[in-house]
Amino acid sequence: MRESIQLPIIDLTSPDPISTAGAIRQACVDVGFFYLINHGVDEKLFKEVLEQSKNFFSLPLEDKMKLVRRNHRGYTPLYAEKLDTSSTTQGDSKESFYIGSLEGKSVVSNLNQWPAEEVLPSWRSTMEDYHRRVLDAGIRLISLIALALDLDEDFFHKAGACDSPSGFLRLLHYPGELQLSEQVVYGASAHSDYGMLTLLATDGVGGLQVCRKKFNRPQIWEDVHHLSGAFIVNIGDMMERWTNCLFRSTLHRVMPTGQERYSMAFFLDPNPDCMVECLKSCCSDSSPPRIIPPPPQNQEGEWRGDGLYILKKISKEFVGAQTHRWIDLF
Ligand SMILES: O=C(O)CCC(=O)C(=O)O
Ligand SMILES: [Fe+2]
Repeated sequence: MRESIQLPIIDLTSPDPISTAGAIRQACVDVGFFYLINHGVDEKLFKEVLEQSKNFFSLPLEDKMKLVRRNHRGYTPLYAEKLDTSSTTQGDSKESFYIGSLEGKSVVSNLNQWPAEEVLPSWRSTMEDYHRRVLDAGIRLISLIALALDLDEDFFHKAGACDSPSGFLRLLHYPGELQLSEQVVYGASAHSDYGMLTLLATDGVGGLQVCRKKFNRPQIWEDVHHLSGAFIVNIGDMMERWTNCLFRSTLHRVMPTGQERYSMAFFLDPNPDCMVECLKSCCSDSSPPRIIPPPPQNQEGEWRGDGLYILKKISKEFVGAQTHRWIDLF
């Protein structure tokens, strides 16, 4: 039988922020994943989003293709994307719809990549409502993460991260039946998320797995169970770099189970102008910054004079695409 992982449960309304921060630290150092409960996004809204997501993915392909992804918003068809770019397998067996926020303003903006109101009534308002509420939960969580890093509670707020942050909501649909293929097919192939934090909600169908030791061979994959009403939160690459690899951005994937599956991933990133540098509480003489900036010709990265910290001005275009250009030293 496959191993499954017991993730810690973090209560966002805990009356004891210090011990909660300690539990978050432990979770982020050990595995980079935890459950988040009492996050303020109610069950009714969650069910509505799930229902509306099913409605969208049930539309004829030609209607969905009218909203095909532009500027990181909109629809991506089945097999069109492969999260593990090193793998030789075919594209991932999932379709998705991206809903973004607008730079410089805390509002949802999908650059007119919305299904028509007469086709899917109140679709847009449901998604906007969900987007705002998950963003709010994520921002509250960031204060606890600051405490977990031995920083002031408002550290990330003062650093400008929470002032008009970027929030990308990605609706995902994994079909139960797969195209016949000789190759292994993944729902979502192995990857780590690029940004600061991800808040994931699923319909309860399994398939999500994590690999804690990405360099070990064979890789060991452990199932992540659904916890009703909880978000599954994970650390992304940017936060891993910010914390000098203290917090882990863990490899994960979705395996097909033969059952249809829906999920909603919310990728939370700092304001695009926020400077991301190795946190002082995460480096010392004996533990210097482990990530070097992108090559000098890449205008988006820069050395700081003392050569100690890693600087990165996040692209306004798309935070994620940029962070992958960092060079890992580990
Ligand atoms: O659908 C899921 O459970 C995970 C999706 C995911 O990891 C992603 O989109 O980055
Ligand atoms: Fe992911």
